Amino acid sequence: MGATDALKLEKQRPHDIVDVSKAVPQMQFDMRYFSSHNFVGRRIHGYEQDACLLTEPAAAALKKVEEKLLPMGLTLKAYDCYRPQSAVDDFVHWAADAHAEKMKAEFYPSVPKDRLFEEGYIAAHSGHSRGSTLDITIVPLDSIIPRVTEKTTLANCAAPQSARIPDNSLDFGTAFDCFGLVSHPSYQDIPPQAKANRLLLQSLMTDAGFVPLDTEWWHFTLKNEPYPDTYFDFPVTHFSP
Ligand SMILES: C[C@@H](N)C(=O)N[C@H](C)C(=O)O
Ligand SMILES: [Zn+2]
Repeated sequence: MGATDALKLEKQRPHDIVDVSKAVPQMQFDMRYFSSHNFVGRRIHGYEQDACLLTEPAAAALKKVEEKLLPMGLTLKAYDCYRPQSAVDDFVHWAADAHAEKMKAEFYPSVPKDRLFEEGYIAAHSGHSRGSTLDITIVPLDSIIPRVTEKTTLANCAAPQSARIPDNSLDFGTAFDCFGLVSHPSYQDIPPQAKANRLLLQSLMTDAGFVPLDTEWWHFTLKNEPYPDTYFDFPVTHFSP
């Protein structure tokens, strides 16, 4: 049985998908699956451009979060937004190849690759494909996203912030997509400032109507998502309304 069997799969982009860069102007975008700086180590299928696409109600909820962050000199940064089912299938195929471990030292240093799905760090049917889920952090307003190339030396994502690959994110105790217990929002053995940052992100996001995930501090799904049963498979591209 394939990963997409028994799903309500829709290949057309629905009318209420928006480009979040237009809906939430001061937000930043560091679209990791369009780049090679991710746990696979190359661009993921289905990401044709560096766009962050979400349903209109999810983008409107983010705008509410943004309105609270801007007066604090902070803004949101997305790492992933809508994720096509073909990208999820790419993750599934990557996971089946035990030798493809190029990025282990950075992204899953303490979890065996064959446990990543079972332990809840990657989903074969992801909320991201329903268009109202995103991976997000908080960054200082007007800060610059550091350039990371394939030549950058890998560093453990759970190391203290100064020893990780540079990111303009506030410290949340780990880098993005750091698969392991330390990324669980409830994990206590992280610096006090990182704990405070997790609380800030989670309270702003839940107040705006998002539901957190218990295995990843960066992952949130809009509670009243408009497509709770539909998994989309149109490519990620910028588009004009
Ligand atoms: C892969 C990671 N960024 C993520 O989003 N994980 C959840 C569990 C998902 O794949 O839906
Ligand atoms: Zn996610």
